[in-house]
Amino acid sequence: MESVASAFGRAVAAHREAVSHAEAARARLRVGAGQNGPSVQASEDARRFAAGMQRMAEGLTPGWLGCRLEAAAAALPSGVDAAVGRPLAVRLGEASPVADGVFGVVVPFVGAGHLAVDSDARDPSVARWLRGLLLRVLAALPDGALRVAAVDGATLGAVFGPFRAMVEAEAWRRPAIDLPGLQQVLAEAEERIERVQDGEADPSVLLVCVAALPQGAARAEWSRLAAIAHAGPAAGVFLLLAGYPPPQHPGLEAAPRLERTTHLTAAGGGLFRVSDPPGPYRFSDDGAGLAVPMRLDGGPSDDLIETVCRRLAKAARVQASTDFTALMPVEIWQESSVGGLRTVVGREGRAECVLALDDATPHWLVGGRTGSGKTVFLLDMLYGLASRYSPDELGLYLLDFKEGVSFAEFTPTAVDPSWIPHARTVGIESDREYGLAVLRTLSREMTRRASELKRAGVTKLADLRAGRPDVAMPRLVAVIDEFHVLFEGNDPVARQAVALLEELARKGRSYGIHLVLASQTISGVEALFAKTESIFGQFPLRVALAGGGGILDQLNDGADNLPIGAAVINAAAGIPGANRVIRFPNADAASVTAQRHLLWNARPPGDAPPAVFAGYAEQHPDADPTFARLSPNVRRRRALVGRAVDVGLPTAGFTLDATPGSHLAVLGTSPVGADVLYAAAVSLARQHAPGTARFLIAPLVAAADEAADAAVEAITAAGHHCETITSTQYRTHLVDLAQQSEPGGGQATYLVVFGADAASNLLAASDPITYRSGHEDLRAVLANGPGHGVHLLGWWRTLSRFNDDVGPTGGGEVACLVALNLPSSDIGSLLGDYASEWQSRPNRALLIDRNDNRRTLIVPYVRPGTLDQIDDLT
Ligand SMILES: Nc1ncnc2c1ncn2[C@@H]1O[C@H](COP(=O)(O)OP(=O)(O)OP(=O)(O)O)[C@@H](O)[C@H]1O
Repeated sequence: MESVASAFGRAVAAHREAVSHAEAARARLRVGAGQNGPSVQASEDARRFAAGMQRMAEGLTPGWLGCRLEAAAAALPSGVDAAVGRPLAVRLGEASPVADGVFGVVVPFVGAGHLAVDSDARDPSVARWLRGLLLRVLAALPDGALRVAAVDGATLGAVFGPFRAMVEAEAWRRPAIDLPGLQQVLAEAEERIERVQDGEADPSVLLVCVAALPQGAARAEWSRLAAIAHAGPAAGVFLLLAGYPPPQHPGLEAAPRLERTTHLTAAGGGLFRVSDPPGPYRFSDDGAGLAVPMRLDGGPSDDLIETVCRRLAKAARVQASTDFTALMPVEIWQESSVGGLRTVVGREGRAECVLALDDATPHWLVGGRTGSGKTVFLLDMLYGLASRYSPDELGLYLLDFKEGVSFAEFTPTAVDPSWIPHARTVGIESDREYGLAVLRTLSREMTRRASELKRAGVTKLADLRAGRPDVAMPRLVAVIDEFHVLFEGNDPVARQAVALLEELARKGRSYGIHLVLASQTISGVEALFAKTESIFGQFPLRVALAGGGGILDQLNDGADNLPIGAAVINAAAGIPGANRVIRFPNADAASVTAQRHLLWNARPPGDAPPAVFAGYAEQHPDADPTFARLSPNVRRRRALVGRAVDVGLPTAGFTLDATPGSHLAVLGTSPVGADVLYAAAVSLARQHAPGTARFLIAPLVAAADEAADAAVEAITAAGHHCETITSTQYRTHLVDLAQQSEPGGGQATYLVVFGADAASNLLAASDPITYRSGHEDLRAVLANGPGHGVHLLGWWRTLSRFNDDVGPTGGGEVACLVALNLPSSDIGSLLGDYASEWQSRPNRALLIDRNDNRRTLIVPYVRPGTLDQIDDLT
């Protein structure tokens, strides 16, 4: 098939021939003035040539490119009259060299060059014509191939009103109506040109369509247009400008003439002169352009435009929609992370949007109000990464502070045993302390990597990995959802979190450690911007979802009015003009599960599931492997009380040996106290050979009856002597134990008092014969007991009763404390630190070990179901 260019060449040649014939005819007319013959002959020639030109014009402009823009045109197929990357010729209007002789004026446009008309769209005939031209090109190119960046500086976007379906389908951006809007459009065009110049392929066409330049557009914008006119065609960027060049004011500089552009210049009477078009074929030798002036085509009705746009918008929606599976690679684990991590997160128009965690964008900040699709975006990106890179190339640390189960997708559950093999730790509804523990783990890993690099004599991870393939050093990505929670309050946790994050953000990139911080609370993030600006300087890549504009520059309103499933990507720390709008797919449960199974089935042999911390979960002693493994074969016995809020949930407890103070007090009204005591007693029983320990169990309050009975049963089953005693017997045993001066026949004795506060008054009373109070005996047992193998394990519901019982030393004789729901003032007095901001909360306790000055946040052990029975744990 003949190319548009050579067909156009033939048309131009015909035009030139027509011009020379017309000139010859005019000359003959002048010579033979008054004679009829030559005049008739000349008109006849002109009509013939006009008819010939018309035939050629029609041949050049198939379908939408040259049709009459009437209602019947709606039946024409779209997307078949032109191809991307090849020049198209389009009909602009018609010229009439003689009466009755009319031909369509056709010039090369998209694919070859640009078009500019000097009247702007405030002239209704120009507005109609512009819409017609836009419709021709839109309907001629393949569906979805044309992106229009529209500017209407005179009528607030009204010129493009009939095209609104394209905007609604997000195939086109909303028209820019002012100078910043124009500048943003120019920036978008320039950015695209740069990207293509850098080698990125972009199969679409960007048409910058200006209906009228906005007020204030001047030299700077003209120069940018001139540069785009020069470099645009090679990058698929074209201009359709109305109101260019703007009228020149006396004494002021004129706007430059644009290269590769057909200029239409108003010639009065609704006619326009047509300059020589871009490309090798010129209408004239002297640069005068088309010999006859042209009348602009009238333009389509709004109805026709709306009909076509509705159809194309529907197709655009389908094209732009992408599903979760489309983000995944065809084959898993094929990429190397030596130079960085890259994954497809969605689509930008028809093109895939690939984001990287590498030297240029080492850390990301993600913002979006609740329900904006943040979790979905993170799942898209994490599954994309985990599918491209094997666990040898990538490790994940996932941390979520909010209520919800975003990251449960990575962990085994009761109904689905699979996990993502890359996940090392997963925190769900995490405590800030757990977050801190994860950051510490990463920081330690960073230090380890730094020494590895030093040892190997290299400074970059990539160099180390190239030289030592045996050293496992996958890139690590820590994703922290609702990260602002970490910084809440002005306490040591917040301070340490800021310091650790700052260090990781600053040095992480050199060691292959990347952070992705997400937040929904923009006010929280804004506060942080002020407080810890230095951190965010390290996060050049911003992903703003609906309502997430707070992570962009204050002047950047690109994330306003984003629908769910769309995001602004800004790789320049949020500055205006650097936005890209993408769509990301929903992470539907079936596809996510299928992908997880795919990865899980490919896991390396022996791969362990991630260390999961679920903040809401009960911790049962029997579900703790450390508890389950307890045996008499130990050097020092530990009373186990719960799991530390730390990576891997290490078991928390106290060593009970001959050290003074080796007694345990559980404090607080929460019935969890009884369960902690149960666990402590049973754990000790299992560390004694059967029959070598004596347990005296005193259930003094009703709330502890079940736990006490369960303890008796478990201890008896472990083969020990176990006696249930009353408060009076408790008093009597204290007398005996206080007098004991030697280990009871090698037997350890544990006095386990559930609700010790209930016996406080009894102990306060003095014996009528010896005058000794129970408190005196208790304190003697506390002071001397550990040396004889006697330990007290007690649950006091109030601190005041505990203090009454153990005496004025403030409980100095009891070194091991578990504080449950004590008021802050009580915690302050226990810690001797009233500035401490620790607040009691459900399902948490503070372990205080006065012997080794240790304080640990723990999830206290409970027996299954205990928490369900407690309405108010605080
Ligand atoms: N790309 C998308 N296409 C269609 N629906 C989506 C898309 N992204 C998210 N959704 C839907 O929007 C809802 C909210 O998504 P998501 O849970 O990710 O929001 P979120 O920002 O994490 O909210 P929250 O912070 O409250 O958990 C979900 O029902 C989800 O299925």
